[in-house]
Amino acid sequence: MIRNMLQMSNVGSYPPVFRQLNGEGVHPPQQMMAQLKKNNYSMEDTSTTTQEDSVPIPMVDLECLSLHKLGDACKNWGLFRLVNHGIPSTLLTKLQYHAKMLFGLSFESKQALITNPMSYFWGTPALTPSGTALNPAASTSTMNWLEGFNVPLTQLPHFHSEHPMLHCFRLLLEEYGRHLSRIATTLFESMAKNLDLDPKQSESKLDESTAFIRVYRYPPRRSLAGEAWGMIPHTDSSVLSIVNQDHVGGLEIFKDNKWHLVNPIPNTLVVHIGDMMQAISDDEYMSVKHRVRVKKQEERLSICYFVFPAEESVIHSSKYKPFTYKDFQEQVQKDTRTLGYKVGLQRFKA
Ligand SMILES: O=C(O)CCC(=O)C(=O)O
Ligand SMILES: [Fe+2]
Repeated sequence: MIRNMLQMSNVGSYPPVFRQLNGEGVHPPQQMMAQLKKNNYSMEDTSTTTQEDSVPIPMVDLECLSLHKLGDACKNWGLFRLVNHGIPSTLLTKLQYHAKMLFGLSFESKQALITNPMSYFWGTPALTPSGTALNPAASTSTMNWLEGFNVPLTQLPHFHSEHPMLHCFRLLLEEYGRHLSRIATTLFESMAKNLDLDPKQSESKLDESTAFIRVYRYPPRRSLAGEAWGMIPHTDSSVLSIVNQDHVGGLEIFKDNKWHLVNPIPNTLVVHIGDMMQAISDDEYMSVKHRVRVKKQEERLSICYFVFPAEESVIHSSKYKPFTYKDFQEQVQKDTRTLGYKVGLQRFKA
């Protein structure tokens, strides 16, 4: 109750378009459904997900890593929960707290404060490499109900702000980034071992300098009936994505023709296999389709880490034509601009 009241008074911090849509009784969900149907997402998106749909998602322990368990999760799920990851719970709590405070600033302050090399965006997670919204004119029908900060980790030391909250946030993100880099490297090396990849070849397939963090807030969507997507169904383009979600929940994965909730568990990260890892593994591992549902009453926060192959490193496999991450990213940007959605690995089928 108190939390909801606080969020009510927080309304000036949301991007104006969300305030209008929450208040005006416009019904984009129907329009969004039509758009999704056009994008071949119709079958899944007519379904609803309840708490009971939640399935026992595999758990991987980073302290005593079982290659067998890890391989199983990557093959059959494309996703797993990670425990004993070595990130102090105080760091996770502080990051969530600071992110919440920053998102709570007025919309105008966020626009003014979150600047190069970081960026502030809303309505879409599709950004250009420099971090600006790829399709800023996107209509309400394709809008993702989110706002976010994009943080390229290698450039973070160049971010200076007089604002004490931002200064502190930067330091926390740097510390968090070091942990995530360690975790992603350990996981990738074990996956490469599992897949029997040539160490010389696989070296450039995970390039820490490409990593970025997205800090998201999914505002509550109060006045609208029907489905509302914080993020529409998609697969990640990354090698690995690592999600740290708050207690609110809303992340869902598509498995066995059904959507399943990925319930939040404190101090546990969620690791996704991305498109690049699927191609590197010659389709042995699955890039899992997922989406984020928004709540009517509560906003949700998540802090997500993404890492990619070196831009020019060529991915060879029996399933796809040789391509680099650069080729892939350019194609995704082109498809998003022209079609309004990402086609993904299909474009590179051998
Ligand atoms: O917020 C989340 O939990 C997931 C975000 C996500 O899927 C993405 O950024 O690709
Ligand atoms: Fe994603």
